[in-house]
Amino acid sequence: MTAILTITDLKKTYDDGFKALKGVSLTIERGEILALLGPNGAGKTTLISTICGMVTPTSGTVTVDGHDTQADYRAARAMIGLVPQEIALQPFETVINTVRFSRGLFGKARNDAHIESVLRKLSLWDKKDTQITALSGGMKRRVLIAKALSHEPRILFLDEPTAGVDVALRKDMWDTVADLKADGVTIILTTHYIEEAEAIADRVGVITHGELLLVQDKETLMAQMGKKQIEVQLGEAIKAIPESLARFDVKLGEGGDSLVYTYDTHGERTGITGLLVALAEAGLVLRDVQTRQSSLEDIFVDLVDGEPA
Ligand SMILES: Nc1ncnc2c1ncn2[C@@H]1O[C@H](COP(=O)(O)OP(=O)(O)OP(=O)(O)O)[C@@H](O)[C@H]1O
Repeated sequence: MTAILTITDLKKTYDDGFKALKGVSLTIERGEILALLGPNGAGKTTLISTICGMVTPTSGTVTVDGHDTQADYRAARAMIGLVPQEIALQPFETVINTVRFSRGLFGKARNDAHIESVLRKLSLWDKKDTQITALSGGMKRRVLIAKALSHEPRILFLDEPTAGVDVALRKDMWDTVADLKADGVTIILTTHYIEEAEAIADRVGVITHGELLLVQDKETLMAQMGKKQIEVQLGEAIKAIPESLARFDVKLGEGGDSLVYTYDTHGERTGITGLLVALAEAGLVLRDVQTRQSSLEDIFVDLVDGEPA
């Protein structure tokens, strides 16, 4: 794979002195799906807007397929489709005219075959003559995607594509994204839904306070998620963990009446059986046993909480 987007030490300080991006560097490969996760105000929209040329960076560079977004703005922008967070469409315009008009804005010649193929792919073809105002919220979001694809971009930015969308439509949207990827479109999406990143991303980036904390292959993150904990409630509180349990990664819970054992679900052996035997041999009485999975959400919250403001 080769890089389609290269971001180098991108910084943005707004006029009021707020540092929204503090030096972001990132390379995105052709045809991949990258999910950017981050809390409100982390800088996701600023990053996307800077790449798309709507916000001027304070310093740093962005190149799209070799075109610098500042020196060679038009060529760079033509490669990009942007699906914004807010639904802003002309209510009384028809679907097909909305999408056609968008293509025209990029100075591209009319191409009805392309518009038809985009509308069909997004299951909007039978709604092509419907006015925007008569569409459901989910359909309007599809029109936003169709608009963004109207000028045949190679990179598509989706800024919170499924915010406020119901579960069925969200899955539908994920299928649409998978289809676009199959067509060779590179996709960068921001999301607050961690399960969305899990479902569709190849890589996950975590951004907070204007800094990219990590960018990692999703499978690797999933492996980190594989950590589980088992919590054993004891019949009676103990003061210290018995010597015979020293070989297990167990910690005594607050109050001394529980033990927490962390294990790796991807490991060949979890060690649970051995632990339970050792507990019985140590004469400990178990009142209850619970398991907990540390999710990508836990990892994300830990990462974000650990950051100084
Ligand atoms: N024009 C502006 N002037 C000053 N500060 C701004 C401006 N635009 C955004 N900000 C600030 O920059 C920070 C990053 O905002 P941004 O919209 O990029 O975050 P985000 O990660 O997209 O958040 P959300 O998840 O809420 O959409 C916020 O603290 C915001 O208040």
